[in-house]
Amino acid sequence: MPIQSAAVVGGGSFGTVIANILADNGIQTRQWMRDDSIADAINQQHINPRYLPDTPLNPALQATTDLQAAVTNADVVFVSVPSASVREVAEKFLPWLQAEQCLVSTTKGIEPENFMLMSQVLSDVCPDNPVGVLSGPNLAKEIARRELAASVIASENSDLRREVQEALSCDYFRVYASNDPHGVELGGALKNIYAIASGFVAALGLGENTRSMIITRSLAEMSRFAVQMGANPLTFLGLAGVGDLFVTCSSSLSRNYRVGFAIGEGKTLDEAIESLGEVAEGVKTLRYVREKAIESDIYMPLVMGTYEVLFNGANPKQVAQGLMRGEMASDVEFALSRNEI
Ligand SMILES: NC(=O)c1ccc[n+]([C@@H]2O[C@H](COP(=O)([O-])OP(=O)(O)OC[C@H]3O[C@@H](n4cnc5c(N)ncnc54)[C@H](O)[C@@H]3O)[C@@H](O)[C@H]2O)c1
Ligand SMILES: O=P(O)(O)OC[C@H](O)CO
Repeated sequence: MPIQSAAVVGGGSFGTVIANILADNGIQTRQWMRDDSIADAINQQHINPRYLPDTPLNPALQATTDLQAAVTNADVVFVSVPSASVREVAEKFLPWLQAEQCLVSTTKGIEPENFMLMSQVLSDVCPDNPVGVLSGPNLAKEIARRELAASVIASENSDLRREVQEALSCDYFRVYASNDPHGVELGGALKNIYAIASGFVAALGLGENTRSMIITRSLAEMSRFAVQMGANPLTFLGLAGVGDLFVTCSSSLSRNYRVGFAIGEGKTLDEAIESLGEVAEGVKTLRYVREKAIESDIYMPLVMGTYEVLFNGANPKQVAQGLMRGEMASDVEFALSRNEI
């Protein structure tokens, strides 16, 4: 059955662009947020003044601060709050959920207890509901300007995949399907770490060869980690892998890249976060992934070096230089394994 009604949980920039696409596609859409004044502005002026002040929104989009009203009877609920709040919000809406309602996470982060991805948190809280993940190279501000973009809906449930593809596809947004939610979700979470590292590199004025090396070796490192976590390495060739890594490591619209850039310019981590004024998920993800890599003995020199810069005040240029003298390595480990070189 095509999706006829949707809820978007979260009033930030990505939640708003997703809600607006759904409303543009004629789907009855309710967006839940905590802030009354933003909900009023969306309903009356059709604008989200805090997160997307320059984007006129579809007048049919209804904003509400009543979570029950938002999720009740919605065919699909998109969850678009920062990772630290996903469990809390899902526990709040659980009492109003029916088993046939689909849940789709757009959140790119990790819950540290048990190292859970957001779709796993949703399944943990709402075990009776089909769950999917939407992830890809999706800078919200570009999508808000209707610049052409694509994303991936990943789920083991083929009905959910097809219905979400139909609900979100439009002239400027194209949605591809994947049956590897774990890989797609890890791609979205892990790339934030490397966007921070790319921000340092840009601020230090290092060259294009350096940038290409960092992005490509980041892909090698994140796919090595993801495969150890049970993901399909081929997923990293797609939009949710190399696609999202490339955009987030290249654009000053990325919050994670901006945090890295500010640190490369000499700001402390606290100063960089304060000047950003929004959540850069990669800062926390870096801590959790480093711990997991140590615990599981996974070789992740870029994660270790980025951690030293962010949390131990190491000099980014010296760290980058030190990485050049790492152990002799294979270019593509899925072709030549690390112990065969
Ligand atoms: N912005 C992007 O370009 C983009 C693109 C793709 C995916 N994402 C991912 O989507 C998620 C949301 O991103 P965003 O850009 O919309 O974030 P944002 O920081 O712009 O907004 C998050 C929203 O969640 C709300 N929120 C925070 N804690 C909450 C809580 N406990 N209860 C209820 N609401 C709460 C905030 O008030 C805000 O309205 C992130 O994980 C991000 O990685 C973002
Ligand atoms: O602004 P960032 O760094 O959270 O990145 C936004 C999106 O994840 C890009 O796909």
